[in-house]
Amino acid sequence: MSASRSAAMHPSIGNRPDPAQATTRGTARDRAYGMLDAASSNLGKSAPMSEETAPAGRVLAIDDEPEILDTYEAILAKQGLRLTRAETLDEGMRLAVSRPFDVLLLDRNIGYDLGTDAVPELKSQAPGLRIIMATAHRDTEAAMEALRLGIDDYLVKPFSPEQLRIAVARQLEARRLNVKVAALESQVKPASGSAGDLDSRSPTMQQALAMAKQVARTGANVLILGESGTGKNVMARAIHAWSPRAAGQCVTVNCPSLNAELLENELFGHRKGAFTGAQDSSEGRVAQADGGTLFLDEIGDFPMVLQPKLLRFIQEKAYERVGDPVTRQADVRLVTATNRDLATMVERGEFRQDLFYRLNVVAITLPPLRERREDVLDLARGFLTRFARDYGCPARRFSDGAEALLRDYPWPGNVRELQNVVERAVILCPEEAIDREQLSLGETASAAPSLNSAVGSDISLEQLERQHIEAVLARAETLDQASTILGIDASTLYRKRKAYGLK
Ligand SMILES: Nc1ncnc2c1ncn2[C@@H]1O[C@H](COP(=O)(O)OP(=O)(O)OP(=O)(O)O)[C@@H](O)[C@H]1O
Repeated sequence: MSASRSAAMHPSIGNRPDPAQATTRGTARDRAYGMLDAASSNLGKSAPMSEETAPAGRVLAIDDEPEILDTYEAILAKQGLRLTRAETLDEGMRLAVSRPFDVLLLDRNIGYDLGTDAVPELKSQAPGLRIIMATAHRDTEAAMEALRLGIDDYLVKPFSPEQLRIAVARQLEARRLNVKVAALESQVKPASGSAGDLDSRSPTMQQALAMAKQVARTGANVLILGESGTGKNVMARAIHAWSPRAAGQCVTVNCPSLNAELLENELFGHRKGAFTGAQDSSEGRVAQADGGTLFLDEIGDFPMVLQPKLLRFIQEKAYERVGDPVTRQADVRLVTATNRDLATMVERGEFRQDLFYRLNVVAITLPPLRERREDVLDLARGFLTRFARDYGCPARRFSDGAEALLRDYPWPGNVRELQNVVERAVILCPEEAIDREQLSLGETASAAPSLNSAVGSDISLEQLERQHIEAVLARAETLDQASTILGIDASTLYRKRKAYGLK
C-alpha cells in the first residue's frame, strides 16, 4: 500500500459518522462539497500533482451517490481522466469484469451493499485492476481491512481533490509498470530493429515504408508479408510506434509456438479454475494490448479451430476468457505477419477466407535482402558497430574483400542471416578489419559439408544441429512433421529455426 494513505487522513476523521448510517451522515451533496472544501484546507500538505505528468488511464468509480460521482468526475477531468460511473455494486461489477479498467474507486458502503464484499471477486475477475477504497472508517481499521482484502490503497473521507488525484495517479503508475513488466517478461526483447533502422536506399523498401507510415495513422488492420528474416517484426513495432496508439502497449504473440488451447489462453486469458493448474485468473494478451497494438506473428500458423474466435474479436471487439462466460471488450489494433502464401492457404481450405479479408485490409510486402542489395552494407556496418560495442571487440570495419562478399552473397536468411554472420565475425575477429574469411559465408552456403561427412569431423554441435534442422525443414511438408522427425516440440523448433536464421 502506498503512502497516499497517510496523506488521505483528515484531522476530524474520528468524529465523522460512518456513511453507512444514513440518518446521521448529512446529505451526499454536503459531503461532496465537504470533499472540495477539504481541498483548500489540505492543499499544501503534499506536493501537487502536475496535470502534464498525470498518467492517462481508465478509471471506474462505484458509489451510490451521484453527487460524489460528479465530484470525482470533475476532479479527475482536470487530470485528463475520463471517469466511468456506476451507482450500484451490481452495475459496477458488470462493468469492471467486462471492460478493461486500470483503477477502481470503490465506496465501502454502496446502498445496502458492502463494496468490500466484492473485492475477492474483482481480484479474480479483473486481475491487474488497482482498487482504491473510499471509507469513513478510522484509519487503523481501514488499513487493517485493506490489508486483509489486498486493496491497493484507501482514502478516508472526507479527502481533498489533491489526495484523490495523487492516489489515482499512483495506482495508474503502478498499473502501467505492471503491464510493462508483464509485456517485457513475456516478449523476448528484440536484439535490434527500431523504426529508425528501417531507413532504406531501395525504392521497393521505401515504398513499403511510405505505405506503413500512412496506414499507421489509421486504425486499419495490417498484414505484413515477406520471407523469413526480412524485418516483419521490426516493421510491426514501427507501425505501432508511428501510430496514435504509441503510448499503449505493442504486444507480440508468436502463433506457431503454442497449440490451439494454449494460444486461446494466451490471447484471451482464463478464469481462475478454468482448467487444472489455473490457480489464478489471467487477463490475456488482448486485454494487455487494449489501447495499443496486438501483433500476431506467423498468422499463417494460427490454428483453424481458433480462427472463428479471432474473427469475432476483430468484428465485435468482444471476447470471453477461457472458462468464463463474461463478454469483455478491448480496443486493439491488429497487425499480423506471415511468410506463407495466405491466399493459397485460403484456396486449399487451410485458412478462413473471411478472416483473411479482415486481416488483409492493407498488405505491406517486405522485399528479400537479395532484392535490396543497396542496403546490405549499411545494415552490415550498423550491426558491426553495435556488436563491437556490446561485446567490447576491436572490429571497426570490413576489408574491401569482405564488403564485396557481403554485396554478392544471396542472403537466403535475409537480414537475420546478415546480422548473425556479422555478429559471429565481430566476435572472432582479433583486429580492426573483418576479412572475408571471418564472415564464414562458405560454411553457411554451398561449401557446407554434407551431414554424413560432418558427423565426427571438426565441426561444433551447434553447426551440426543447424544443418540437420535445415535439412529436415527442407524435406518436411509442415512444421509439425519436421518437429516430429526431429523429436522436439513445435515451439522449440520455432525458436531454433529463428535463432539459426532458417527458412
Ligand atoms: N532494418 C533492420 N535494421 C536492423 N535490424 C533488422 C532490420 N530488419 C531486421 N532486422 C533484424 O533482423 C532480425 C530478423 O528480423 P525480424 O524478426 O523482424 O524478421 P521477420 O521477417 O519477422 O522474420 P520471421 O518471419 O522469421 O519472424 C531481427 O533480429 C531484427 O532485429
